[in-house]
Amino acid sequence: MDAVWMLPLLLVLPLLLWTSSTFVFYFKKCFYVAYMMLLAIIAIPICILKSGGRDIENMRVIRFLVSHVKYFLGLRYQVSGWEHLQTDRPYVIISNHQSSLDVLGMMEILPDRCTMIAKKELIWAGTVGMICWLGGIVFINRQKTSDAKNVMSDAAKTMLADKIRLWVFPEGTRNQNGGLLPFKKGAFHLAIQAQVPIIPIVFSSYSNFYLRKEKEFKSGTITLKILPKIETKGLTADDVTPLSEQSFSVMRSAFMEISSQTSQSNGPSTH
Ligand SMILES: CCCCCC/C=C\CCCCCCCCCC(=O)SCCNC(=O)CCNC(=O)[C@H](O)C(C)(C)COP(=O)(O)OP(=O)(O)OC[C@H]1O[C@@H](n2cnc3c(N)ncnc32)[C@H](O)[C@@H]1OP(=O)(O)O
Ligand SMILES: CCCCCCCC/C=C\CCCCCCCC(=O)OC[C@@H](O)COP(=O)(O)O
Repeated sequence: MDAVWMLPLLLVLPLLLWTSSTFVFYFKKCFYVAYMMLLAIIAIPICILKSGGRDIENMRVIRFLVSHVKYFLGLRYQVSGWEHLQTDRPYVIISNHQSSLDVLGMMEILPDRCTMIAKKELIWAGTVGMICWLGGIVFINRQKTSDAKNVMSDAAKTMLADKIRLWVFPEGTRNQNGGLLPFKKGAFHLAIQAQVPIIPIVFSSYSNFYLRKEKEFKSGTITLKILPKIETKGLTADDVTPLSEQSFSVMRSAFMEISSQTSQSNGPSTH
């Protein structure tokens, strides 16, 4: 008798859970972390067999394996400004940083021989940490500024010789409060020390599909705008502040422009 009553409940419960936006939020987040960990397990032996260890060429394997994850999460990317990446030279990419989901957008447009600057804690993120190390990610200790500066100066010295491009988040941390946090200086010292251009890239706001506080994670389209390069040839350490201000200003305008467009094309946000 009891079992008969349980049957409709068992059928309705998954439906209720599926329609609950909080459930979808946690489900998608857990899926994302677990699936990236799994992809990393697949990527680790491929990278070791192909390159024998830590090598920036491993980023091709990572980019390929990550490129379909967006479909599972209902995310799409609209990219403009591809032409600004079409150069053989090394450069420093700077972009805004809203969430760990940024990795999906990065892998959508990642140029060849491009790796990232990341906080050193990431190396302890299980198989994901291991794949970051294999992909040549440069780890910095944000608590020890002098160490971080030394690591970035070393990177500036090898960028040209090894034809390496570096992706830096100049805000220095994740930020989802609308707009951009004030920029840290490391990315600009790096570009000036290496005498390579800066290419700013802006991700539109995630606030119309991903809200951490409200526990919402809907489908959405993200606009990625690749901006024209900013040259640093002939600049010195004295030019870091104006260079950082110029970059901040072009990125903030682009962020405002594409974030309002994206939220319009996705329909009115509920928040
Ligand atoms: C296949 C399956 C795969 C599965 C999953 C894996 C998928 C993909 C793998 C890839 C994933 C990678 C994702 C990577 C994302 C990681 C994101 C992050 O970790 S963001 C956080 C770390 N990044 C940063 O912090 C970078 C930005 N920060 C800086 O650049 C900072 O400036 C600093 C950390 C270097 C220093 O910090 P701080 O002291 O707080 O900052 P400032 O005020 O900017 O600097 C103090 C003074 O020092 C001067 N300065 C700074 N840098 C330099 C330098 N290089 N050389 C000389 N001087 C420097 C600066 O000018 C300041 O002095 P002042 O007199 O005030 O001007
Ligand atoms: C056994 C260890 C378990 C660890 C679990 C964590 C694993 C994460 C797994 C999958 C997510 C894939 C994306 C990984 C890249 C995330 C990079 C990132 O966004 O780091 C945050 C950092 O930029 C800023 O951090 P703070 O906001 O300053 O703090």
